[in-house]
Amino acid sequence: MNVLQVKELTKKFGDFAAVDKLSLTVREGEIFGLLGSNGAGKSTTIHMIASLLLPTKGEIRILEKDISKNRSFAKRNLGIVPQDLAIYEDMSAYENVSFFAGLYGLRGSELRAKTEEALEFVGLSDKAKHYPKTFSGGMKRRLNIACAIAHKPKLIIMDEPTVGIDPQSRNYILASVRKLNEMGCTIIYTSHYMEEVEEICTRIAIMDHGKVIAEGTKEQLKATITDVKDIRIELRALVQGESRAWKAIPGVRSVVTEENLLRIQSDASVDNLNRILRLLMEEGNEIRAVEELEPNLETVFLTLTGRTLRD
Ligand SMILES: Nc1ncnc2c1ncn2[C@@H]1O[C@H](COP(=O)(O)OP(=O)(O)OP(=O)(O)O)[C@@H](O)[C@H]1O
Repeated sequence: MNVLQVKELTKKFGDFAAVDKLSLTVREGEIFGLLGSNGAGKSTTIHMIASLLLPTKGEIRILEKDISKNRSFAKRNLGIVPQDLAIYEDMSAYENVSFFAGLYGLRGSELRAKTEEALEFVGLSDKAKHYPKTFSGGMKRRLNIACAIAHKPKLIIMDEPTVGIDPQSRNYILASVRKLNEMGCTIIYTSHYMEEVEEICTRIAIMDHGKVIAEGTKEQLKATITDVKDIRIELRALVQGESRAWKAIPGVRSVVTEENLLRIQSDASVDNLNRILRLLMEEGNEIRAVEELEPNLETVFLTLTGRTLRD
């Protein structure tokens, strides 16, 4: 069964299309990754799925039902973990979860039981009476998750849930995503950290400028770039050379610089490493290390867009 279907979805702010004829299908049981750089349109897409923003055009179906005609059905079956924390500092952890679960329609003993279950799930049972202002960033993120899952939605959308938290909390959150999935939830996970998406997602859509530019399992996505090699060169310090000089080297498709690192995308069939290194030295660079990288999702993104995910 399709848990989510998005058809030709568009959102315009004035003349600017933040989401541009985007189509997606997420099937039951998937951990679906939505990967894209800042500003790609991930949050705008999620806000439309959550009925917080009205699409300019297009259709969204949750569990096969059009959300514009079945609002309460969509709300019951959807849990959103927003990028910006949606918790109240002046309510205890328990009161926060109970408040949000109440908004989804839970009442009485069911509300109490599911609030406790959600706090237990994110490992905050012993902090139920504590106020979020005493929590670390990671604990707040976990509370944010508890608020979104207490009503046991079929589809959970997490919008960059690991931004700005310590590695331990990050691992806890990733483990929770897997556990929720094992418990039968379908998950959409947005991120601009490709390592996370590679680690947990069963299928991935790469977004850029409001569109899906590639979609598939990580193996399928990587298989699309067998004709490209991705070279990483570490310099002592980058001496900015003449950009036209790169264009004269056969096979070079794009060059991205990040502080003292260069990432060069080149046709795999062209033997040009010597020319690349010679050019760098002629420009006065001191080369520290050269490495040909195994293709990963970052390579796929770089090949398709000529930019890194952090640009
Ligand atoms: N209310 C708005 N009015 C005008 N432009 C907007 C509005 N909301 C978003 N945008 C623009 O739409 C584009 C997509 O933004 P969006 O927040 O969806 O990206 P994102 O992929 O979620 O990025 P991030 O990872 O930074 O959240 C951006 O260029 C943003 O500036």
